[in-house]
Amino acid sequence: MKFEVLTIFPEVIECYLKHGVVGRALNKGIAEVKVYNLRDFTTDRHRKVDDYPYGGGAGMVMQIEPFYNALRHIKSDGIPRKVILLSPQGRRFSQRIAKEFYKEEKTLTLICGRYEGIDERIKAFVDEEISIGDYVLSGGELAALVIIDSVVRLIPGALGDELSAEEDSFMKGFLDYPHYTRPEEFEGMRVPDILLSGDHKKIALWRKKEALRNTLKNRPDLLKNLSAEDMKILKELCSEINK
Ligand SMILES: COc1ccccc1CNc1ccc(C(N)=O)cn1
Repeated sequence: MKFEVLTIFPEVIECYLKHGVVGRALNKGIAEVKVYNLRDFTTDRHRKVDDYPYGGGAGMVMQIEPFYNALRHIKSDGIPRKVILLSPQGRRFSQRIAKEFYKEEKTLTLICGRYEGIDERIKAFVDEEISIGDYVLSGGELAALVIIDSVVRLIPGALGDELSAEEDSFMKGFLDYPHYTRPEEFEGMRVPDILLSGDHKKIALWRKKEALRNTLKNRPDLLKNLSAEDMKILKELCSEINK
């Protein structure tokens, strides 16, 4: 899986790519990220990337030319890619979209805006506009890293233990179950006995029930098209809660 990032702060992207799952995946060569500094695609002495907005108003707008020059340079290899603009106006990103991007296997070219945004004419060169949530950030870089991280985790071999990709609860559409590790007791709080029992069937059932409990509490909107088995567990849960 290949990613390309267009940004005026390449170091913001590069420092994140040195660590953890993404860092290892890049070292293993199962993913590749190329970061382009927009200022390298300017033509003036001051390497300007923004200018005053037509129509007045506060703030600055990023100019189209550096983006256009960078995209023309990148696209000259003729490889198919999906050009994504990160912005608060975009389609809402989710695990489902991460899987969609992974399966499409196209290079993802991520455009990071700063200031008040980018000249609207950038849309002529963008395939998709994506938002990671309903909030305004100082730049698209964090959103680009969210997309890179969530998609890289889906590549076989990216996570040490293959199972944990599948096991990721969002992969199943629910919130996660509680996790515990040593010590067995901390400040009077004990690890649930079931997890010390070694009975893997019971543990799996407990985890599914706790995932449903968390989902019911915080994201009931995710509780749709449940399997008969999950529905049975949920009913059990509801009768417990309503005791
Ligand atoms: C005013 O900022 C912009 C305006 C337009 C484009 C890009 C930016 C850069 N900022 C971003 C980017 C993405 C998200 C998100 N929710 O995905 C939030 N902020």
